[in-house]
Parts: sequence; C-alpha cells; structure tokens
Amino acid sequence: MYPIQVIAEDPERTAQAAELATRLQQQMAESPFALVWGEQHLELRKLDEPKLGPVFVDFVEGAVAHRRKFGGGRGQSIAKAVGLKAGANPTVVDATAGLGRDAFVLASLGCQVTMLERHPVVAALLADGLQRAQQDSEIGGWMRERMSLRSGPALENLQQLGFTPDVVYLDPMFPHRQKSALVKKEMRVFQSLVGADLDADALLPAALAVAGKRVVVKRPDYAGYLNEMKPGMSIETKSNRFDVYVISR
Ligand SMILES: C[S@@+](CC[C@H](N)C(=O)[O-])C[C@H]1O[C@@H](n2cnc3c(N)ncnc32)[C@H](O)[C@@H]1O
Repeated sequence: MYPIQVIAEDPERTAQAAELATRLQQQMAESPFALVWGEQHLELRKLDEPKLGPVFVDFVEGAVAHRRKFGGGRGQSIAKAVGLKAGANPTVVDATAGLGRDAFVLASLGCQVTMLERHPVVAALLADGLQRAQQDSEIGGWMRERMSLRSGPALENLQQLGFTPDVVYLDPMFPHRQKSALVKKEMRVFQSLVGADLDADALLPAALAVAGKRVVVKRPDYAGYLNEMKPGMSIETKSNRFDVYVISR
C-alpha cells in the first residue's frame, strides 16, 4: 500500500536505514517515493516530481518553531478548542498526528500530547523529528516530557491507551478543494503519499468513547461534519473549523 525506497546518504545512517527498510519491506515495490536519511534528518522525496522538494519534520527551526515563538499563544483557536485555560493544561491524544504540527502547538502551550499515526512512512518521519527535537538544548526538556508517539491505527490504539485523555483531537485527511497549484508543495507530496482517509467517520464514535472532556475535530471550512454528527460548538478560523464535542457522562 505504501511502496517506498529507503536510502542512506549519510554513511552513519546505513544501519538505521536498513532497519527502516526491513520494517517497510512490503511497501517497497515500484515506488514514486524515497525516504532518504541524510546527515540532518530523514526526508521523503517524490521521485517523479523532484521540484516539489522534500518533506521532513522539523520542530526546532521549521514553520512550527516560528509559530511557537510568534504565534498567538493560548489565544489561538486550537487552544480554545481543546479547552486550554490559565491553570488548565488538558492531556490530549492526537489520533491523526500526520507531521505533528497541531500536536506540537498544543505541547508547546503546555498540553501533554500522545500522537497516534498509522501510516508507517509518516510515523517514521515524525519519530525522526521528535527524536531530534528531544535532543535540542532549547526545547528538548519539555519535548521529552510532553510529546510522545505511538505508531499504528487509532481505533486499536485508542482502546489500549491505559489512561483517560481529557481531549481526543482528530484531523483526518480531507480532499483539497483548491487547485493543486495553490496547495503548498509540501502538502502535495504528503497528500499523494497518504491519500484520503476514507474511514475517518469511524474515528469520532471511538474518540467520544474514550475522551474524558471533549473531542475536537479539525475540518476545512467547506467540509461537512465528521460522521455527520453536529458538534456542541464550532470555532472558525480563516480556512478551517474546529468542531467541539463536549462529553457529558
Ligand atoms: C491531515 S493529516 C494530520 C495533520 C496534523 N494535524 C498536523 O498538524 O500535522 C492526517 C493524518 O492522520 C493519519 N490517520 C488517518 N486516519 C488514521 C487512523 N485511523 N489512525 C491513525 N492515523 C490516522 C493519516 O495517516 C495522516 O497522516
């Protein structure tokens, strides 16, 4: 389902690349993608569209780092959606972690975030970004305490969490409405790797069954409700919406 080659450009990464290749073995035939381990990081390349550039996870210096320093802090819509308030740092399970951006925003604001990701290539990119961030002198301390990753499908993982998270956060892939030229290059590579999450509706009842306080679903502004379930409230941003389902048990 996810065919890919694994290449070690950095000779010191040869053993790690071989181990990753073994894990992804069944997905390695006839791929338009390569996972390349360079000196800095693990990156995904789309071999038939090299102009789109590589995709990798960088919590230390990338766009998310900029947002951490200059973004809206606890006033951001995502923070309001999960219920972040002074003195309240909810525990969050991000059941569709992707490249971990939303999870990083929440962790940087004080939440304890457990990320779940089922796509083995995305999980490998995320694990690499997480490991590097955990070693960083500036953010490593709180990254080690607050962010973790479990690779595998959310439906199974949610049932085996071993704790009750305050919030389950969902952001499944949704078909893009914009013309492809307008979608950021990185997102085009990511979308063509992952494809659509056609089974996303099932995540909402599963999340509602385990969340202690609320489930938050991120949707593009033009998308309908997940599982056609009306939320208690929605928080709108420029191009997205956070649908909030408050748990009352
Ligand atoms: C739109 S991306 C999430 C982006 C993420 N919020 C971010 O800020 O980077 C959706 C991700 O959810 C993952 N996913 C979808 N359904 C899943 C499931 N049932 N279990 C685990 N991961 C899932 C996909 O593989 C994909 O990587």
